Amino acid sequence: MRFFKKSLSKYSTISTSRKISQAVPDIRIYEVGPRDGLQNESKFVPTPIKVELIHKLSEAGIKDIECASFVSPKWVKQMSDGSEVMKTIKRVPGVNYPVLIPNLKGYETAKQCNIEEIAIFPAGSEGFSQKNLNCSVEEGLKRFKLVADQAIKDGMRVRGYVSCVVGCPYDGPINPKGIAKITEELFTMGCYEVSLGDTIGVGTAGSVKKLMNEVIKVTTPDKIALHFHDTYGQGLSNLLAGLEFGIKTVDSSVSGLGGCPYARGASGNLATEDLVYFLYGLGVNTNIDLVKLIEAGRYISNFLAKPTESKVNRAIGDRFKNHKDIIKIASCTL
Ligand SMILES: CC(C)(COP(=O)([O-])OP(=O)([O-])OC[C@H]1O[C@@H](n2cnc3c(N)ncnc32)[C@H](O)[C@@H]1OP(=O)([O-])[O-])[C@@H](O)C(=O)NCCC(=O)NCCSC(=O)C[C@@](C)(O)CC(=O)[O-]
Repeated sequence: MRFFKKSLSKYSTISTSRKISQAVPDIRIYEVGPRDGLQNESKFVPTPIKVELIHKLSEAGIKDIECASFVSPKWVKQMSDGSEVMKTIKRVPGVNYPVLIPNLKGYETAKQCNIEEIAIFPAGSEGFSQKNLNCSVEEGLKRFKLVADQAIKDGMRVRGYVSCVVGCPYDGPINPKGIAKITEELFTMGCYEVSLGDTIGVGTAGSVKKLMNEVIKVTTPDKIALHFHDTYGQGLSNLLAGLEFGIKTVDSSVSGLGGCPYARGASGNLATEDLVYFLYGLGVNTNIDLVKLIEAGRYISNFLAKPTESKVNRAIGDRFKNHKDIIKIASCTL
C-alpha cells in the first residue's frame, strides 16, 4: 500500500477518475498492434482491415500508432502492403503514424507514402541479428546509420529499437552493458527515443532493473521506451519496474497481438487494454477511451478468429458500455 501511494505521487499529478479527463497524458502509449501485432500472423490480413484497425485505434485516443513495416516481402509477407496502408489511412491531426524500416531500400519506398517518423531496429544479440536482419550487429548498425542520416536530412523523426534486450532465443541471457552501448549509438545517430524490446518476453522486474541501471548511464529515462512481450506474463510488473526509473513511454499491442517470425518463442506484446487499465488504476492519465480500445481489440481478434489475449478485454466483456464505469473499477471506486 505504501508503495502504491508512492507510485501515484511519483508518476502522476492526478489521483481521481474525475480528473482523468484532463488533456496532457502522463504516460505516452506507443501502439504497435498494426505492425508488431500483425507481422507474425500467418493468415494475410487484407489492407482494408489493417486500415480500419488503425482508424479504430486513433478513435480510441491513441496518438502514436506504428502502422506498417517496409521490410523485404520475402522475409515478412504480412507487411508487404505497407505502401497501400500508409496511402489509405485517414490521418487524424496530432496522431503520429511511424513505420519500421530495415534498410535504404525500404526507406525509399516509405518516403513516397507521406511518412513523418521511421523506426530502425538493430538487434541486441548476434544470433537474433543474423536471423532477423541477415547481418551482424555491427553491420546492422552501419546500415541503420545510413537510413537515419537520410531520414534526418529529409526532416523525419527517427526512433530506435533494440531487440532481445534481456534474452535471445539463440544466444541466451544478454549483458545489459552491451544494450546500453547500442542504445548510445542509436542516440548518436540522431534517434529521439530508443525502445528497449524484450522480444521473447523472458524479462522480470529484476532483469529490467539491471538493464535500466545500465541504460540510464548513457541517457535519461524520458528518452527510453519499454517494449514488453508478455510470454511469461511479466509485462505489467516489468513496466512497474521501469516506471520506478521515470519511464514516460510504453509500447503495447491491442488485444495482446504480436510476435516476431524470426524469434522463436516470441509471443504477443503487452496488451494495450491491460496497460491502459493498469495505468488508470495508478491514477495515471492516458486520455484513451477504454470502451473504444476494447472494441478495436475485438475487431481484430474477431477477424483473426482467435480469442483476445487481453485479460481486461476478456473480463470487461459486454458488461460496461461506458469508459468512466471501467475507470471506476480500475480505481476501486465501484
Ligand atoms: C534486412 C533484410 C531486407 C535483409 O535481407 P537480405 O535477404 O539479406 O537482403 P538483400 O538485400 O539480399 O535482398 C533480398 C531481396 O529482398 C529485397 N529487399 C531487400 N530489402 C527490401 C525492402 N526493404 N523492401 C522490399 N524488398 C527488399 C531485395 O530487393 C532482394 O530481392 P530480389 O533481388 O531477391 O528479388 C531482411 O532481413 C529483412 O527484411 N528483415 C526484417 C525482418 C523483420 O521484419 N522482422 C520482424 C521485425 S520485429 C523486430 O525486429 C523486433 C521489434 C522491433 O519488434 C522489437 C521487439 O519486439 O523486441
